[in-house]
Amino acid sequence: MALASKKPTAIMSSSSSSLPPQLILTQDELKKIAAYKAVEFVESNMVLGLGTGSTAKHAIDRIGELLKQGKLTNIIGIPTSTKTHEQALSLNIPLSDIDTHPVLDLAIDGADEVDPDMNLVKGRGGSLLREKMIEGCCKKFVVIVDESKLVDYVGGSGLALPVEVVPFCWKFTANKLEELFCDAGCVARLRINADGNKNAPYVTDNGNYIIDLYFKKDIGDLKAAGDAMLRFAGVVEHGMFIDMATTLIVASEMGVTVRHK
Ligand SMILES: O=C[C@H](O)[C@H](O)[C@H](O)COP(=O)(O)O
Repeated sequence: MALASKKPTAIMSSSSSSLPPQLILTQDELKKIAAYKAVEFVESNMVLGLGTGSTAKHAIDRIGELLKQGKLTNIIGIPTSTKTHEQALSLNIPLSDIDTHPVLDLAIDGADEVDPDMNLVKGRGGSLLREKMIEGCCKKFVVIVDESKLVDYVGGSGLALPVEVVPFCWKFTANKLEELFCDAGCVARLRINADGNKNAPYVTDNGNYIIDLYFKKDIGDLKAAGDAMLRFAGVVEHGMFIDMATTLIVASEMGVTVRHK
């Protein structure tokens, strides 16, 4: 892929609040602060997309707590993974799906990378397909991160861009992806099961594999890159969430920042 210029940042408004300066917070505490801030956007009677990962988990815990306390009522949650489904069930959050509720009021989810235009990389926890299906149906999509997730460009963390692929001839698909991004020095690796079996591929909730793409350079035009990947029949979905986030909440030692598109 050739490099191309990025569109101008489309941040319309932002606000921030400070934390006491003497506190030294862990990354998980920062995730929790961002998550709790996001739950302030949740109102009774909403249909909510429930994200996946260690940051979203805090938001779901908080929603469960507010439901239990009667401070939120008549919430319907739509989980983006089997793990989130289990967590929400354990908290007695009423659940549904996008067959029944094709339009959601709000979704809250974490991200692996956030670029200056609020484009995201997601899926390092393996849940990108359901997340993209559900978060694409939301009127508002609130992304919650600690500041370590902010990057200058997608791939800028040096960590993986995950791509969900069908298991059939995954090597063929991985080779095609490497060729596609050869100008960016792409290396494609099959994700191996993190649960212990060193030789078994990681299998998604949808029965697919994940190919992790590592880049040495900026891949440029994200939309063109995403469209090119989706033209390979073996690719199910990629982990770039382009122009989907409507609100970004970032927690850092300096405080919490809320930016709206
Ligand atoms: O597949 C995982 C999801 O996309 C997560 O939302 C993403 O990996 C961020 O996870 P965490 O909040 O644990 O950093």
